[in-house]
Amino acid sequence: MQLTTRTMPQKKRIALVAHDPCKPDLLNWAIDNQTALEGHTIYATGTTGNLLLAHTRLPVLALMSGSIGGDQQLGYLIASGQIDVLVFFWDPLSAVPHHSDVKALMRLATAWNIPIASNACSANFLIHSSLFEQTFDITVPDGDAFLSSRVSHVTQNGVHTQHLL
Ligand SMILES: O=C(CO)COP(=O)(O)O
Repeated sequence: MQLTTRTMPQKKRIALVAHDPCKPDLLNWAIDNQTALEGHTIYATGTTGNLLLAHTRLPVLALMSGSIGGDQQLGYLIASGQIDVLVFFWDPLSAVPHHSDVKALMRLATAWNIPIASNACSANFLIHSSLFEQTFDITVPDGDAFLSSRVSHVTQNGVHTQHLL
């Protein structure tokens, strides 16, 4: 796949998400790191975001609840270069009915090469990294080149475009 570069801004757009058993951990982590988080823009899935609004001073942009679209809203924001960091405390010990959405969110965060933290320890390493407060270039898929190459590949491999008209 062809790649291009995206520059992460100094002021990061951070997505915070937690499954229900992990919400206390995420809330405690956000409270402990409120000062570090304050200079950045915080997005969250609905329940996580409203808990953060109630228990911290952070001006969180709360999306829909994760299981009814919030995970996918975050996936869209990641794929369109509008999220720089994903902090997702997912529960390794229980299944959720919206597993496919969780998987899609993790897949897009990986595909679009953004840093992901899945627990308090990795989140601490991430936000206390010297890279966190800088602008930073990341390699990302070149969406336009990817689309053009697919269109020409499919056309060359037997799609008779006149049948599509
Ligand atoms: O379900 C979630 C992540 O998969 C999180 O959603 P809520 O923050 O609405 O609980």
